[in-house]
Amino acid sequence: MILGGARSGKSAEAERRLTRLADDAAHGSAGGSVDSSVDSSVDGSAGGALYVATGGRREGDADWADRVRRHRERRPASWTTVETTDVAGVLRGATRPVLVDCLTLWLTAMMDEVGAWDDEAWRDGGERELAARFDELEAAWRGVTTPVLAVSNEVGLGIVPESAGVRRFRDEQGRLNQRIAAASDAVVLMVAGIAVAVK
Ligand SMILES: Nc1nc2c(ncn2[C@@H]2O[C@H](COP(=O)(O)OP(=O)(O)OP(=O)(O)O)[C@@H](O)[C@H]2O)c(=O)[nH]1
Repeated sequence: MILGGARSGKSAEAERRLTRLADDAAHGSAGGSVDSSVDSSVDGSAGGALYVATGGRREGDADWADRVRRHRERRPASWTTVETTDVAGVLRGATRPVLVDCLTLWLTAMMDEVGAWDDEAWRDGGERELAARFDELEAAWRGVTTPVLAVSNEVGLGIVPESAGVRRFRDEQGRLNQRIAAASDAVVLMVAGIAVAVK
């Protein structure tokens, strides 16, 4: 798990690590089991890796399109990109090393889907539904047999947000980070482009 603030170098660090894992897997020395005879519909690139982008397309946002373009340009051609928020589904079907970029955008999408920004919708089942999605993600994370990396934001270090919905997002991000960190073999915190070992 790779944690950090905005532009701390999380994605680049994750990509470096994924490149090593994919190379190891291609040469048969990965930590996890990698069955090259299995070809899944979502990650069928032989010897490559799977990059899971959870942020969606954001039609009409030129700045976002530019960020995504720069990411795509720097990714090796052997990697397969999947744009989805069904991270648990991807992990359950994974047969190659995977990078999930990132859990913060995944959480944002889940909060949208369950109506977690709104106090009433939150009380009216949103909280329960979000907890179920966390359970599903954690189970898939713990059950995956290929090497997996996830990027997530350390969002709680600033001021207390004014609105209840954003405070909820901050708190849920903290909870999600704790759960995935507890379920991970290794955790690093990116500080100004430098990876600090946390676990
Ligand atoms: N939809 C989509 N999103 C992508 C793709 N490639 C990268 N992204 C997203 O771009 C986001 C990263 O944007 P950046 O602005 O570089 O990241 P940052 O978190 O501010 O900075 P760093 O800590 O340096 O990684 C990731 O969360 C990805 O989800 C892609 O092919 N499609």
